[in-house]
Amino acid sequence: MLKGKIYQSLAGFYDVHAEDGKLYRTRARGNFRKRKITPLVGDDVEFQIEDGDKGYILSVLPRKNALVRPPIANIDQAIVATAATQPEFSTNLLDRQLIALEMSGIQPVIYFTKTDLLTAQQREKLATVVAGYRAIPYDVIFPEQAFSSDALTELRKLFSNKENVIMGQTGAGKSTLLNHLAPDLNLETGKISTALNRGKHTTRRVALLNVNDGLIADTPGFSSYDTFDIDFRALTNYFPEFKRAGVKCRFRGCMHVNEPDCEVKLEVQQNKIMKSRYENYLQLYTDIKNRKPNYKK
Ligand SMILES: Nc1nc2c(ncn2[C@@H]2O[C@H](COP(=O)(O)OP(=O)(O)OP(=O)(O)O)[C@@H](O)[C@H]2O)c(=O)[nH]1
Ligand SMILES: [Zn+2]
Repeated sequence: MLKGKIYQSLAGFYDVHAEDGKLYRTRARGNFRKRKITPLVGDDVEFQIEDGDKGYILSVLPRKNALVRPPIANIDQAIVATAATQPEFSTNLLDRQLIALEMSGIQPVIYFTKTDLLTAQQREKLATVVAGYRAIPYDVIFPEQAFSSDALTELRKLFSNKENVIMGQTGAGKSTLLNHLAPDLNLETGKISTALNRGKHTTRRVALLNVNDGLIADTPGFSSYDTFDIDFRALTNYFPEFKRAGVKCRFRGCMHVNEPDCEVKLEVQQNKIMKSRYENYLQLYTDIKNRKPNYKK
């Protein structure tokens, strides 16, 4: 039996980088399947060699965290590729991704793509939004010119010694961003990068790549969302700036909705907390609170 990490998943096969330095193509066969655990890219697994470089997975080792969209496990940091335009920038979409990451304990980095398509006026408007996210604080890369060497250097620095994932809406520019980092990828990924096969503008598989002493996963884009499987009272915990301000609310357990002397509401009025973040919070809070219970569970 060998241990290894799943680097790529496609059509029921899992490519595992094993401790012995070799790459194995495996299938899932262990009894974990009965427990409805699906192996994910990023999973550490135990597997049995069956025939040369083929094998089957016996067990999935405990996960640090896992995301549904994109499907990946044991990630430290997520680069949220966010189109500055085309498609239209939406704080709602971005905030939903940030909440999902906070829920999984994954560090977000916001990377704005397509900044070359902005007019000076649009750029100025977006710069205010960027400042708002930096104040939360989140790392935000907002390139002067799309894929400027400064922006790429900043991003590469953030990669190192971590397991990263590039996520974002379909067409946000995830693959394009990775292609700009490709000189490194070609040098360091070897057969894994040659095994990567992208459709035109559409990434089909999830795969981990070696970049600057770190790992990065390219993932398919999404165009819809899962609902958050949480109690509405927990939502505030996934807004770092609400958590910070919330200690000053009059009531412990303040939901920042109708309560008097709420520091979060005060800071929204004072423009210390972004209005859009608060509005997105209220919308999600109401959605989750009014959601019908899921009886299937
Ligand atoms: N002008 C401009 N176009 C860009 C930029 N980034 C991406 N694009 C274009 O946007 C389109 C979508 O880019 P992709 O990199 O395929 O997007 P993706 O996020 O990987 O998409 P999926 O694989 O479907 O999830 C392509 O036509 C790119 O050439 C950018 O910074 N500037
Ligand atoms: Zn409050």
